[in-house]
Amino acid sequence: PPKKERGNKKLAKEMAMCRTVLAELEAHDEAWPFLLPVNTKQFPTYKKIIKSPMDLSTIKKRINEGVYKSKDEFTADMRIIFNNCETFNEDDSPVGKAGHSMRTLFEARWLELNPQ
Ligand SMILES: Cc1ncccc1N[C@@H](C)c1ccc2c(c1)OCCCO2
Repeated sequence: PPKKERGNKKLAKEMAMCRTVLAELEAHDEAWPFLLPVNTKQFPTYKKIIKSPMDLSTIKKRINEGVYKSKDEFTADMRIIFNNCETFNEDDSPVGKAGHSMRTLFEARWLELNPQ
């Protein structure tokens, strides 16, 4: 099949995998801090400190709107969530701890689905 068709099929498979991992993370007990964009009225300093806000609902939207051109763009956004969390939250805070465990869960699951 032509290159373009092959590429589209590859991307569809990659996005299906991204959807699977995203759904697993969303279902996790410790996903609550990351489900929606941080409310900047609740956290007025957030906008100033965090230059690239990201959350699981935004990632889901981007998958469904065909924004991602590869699984690497998906993983880059996922890692922004966890890096933002470390920037803004103390490691021993409830949100900080949730961020560390969700990052560990994501990276382990990602490796399972993407043997290197
Ligand atoms: C990931 C993240 N980073 C920095 C700040 C907030 C968040 N997440 C939001 C959803 C959140 C977390 C903890 C919260 C909260 C809201 O509601 C106000 C009461 C305290 O508990």
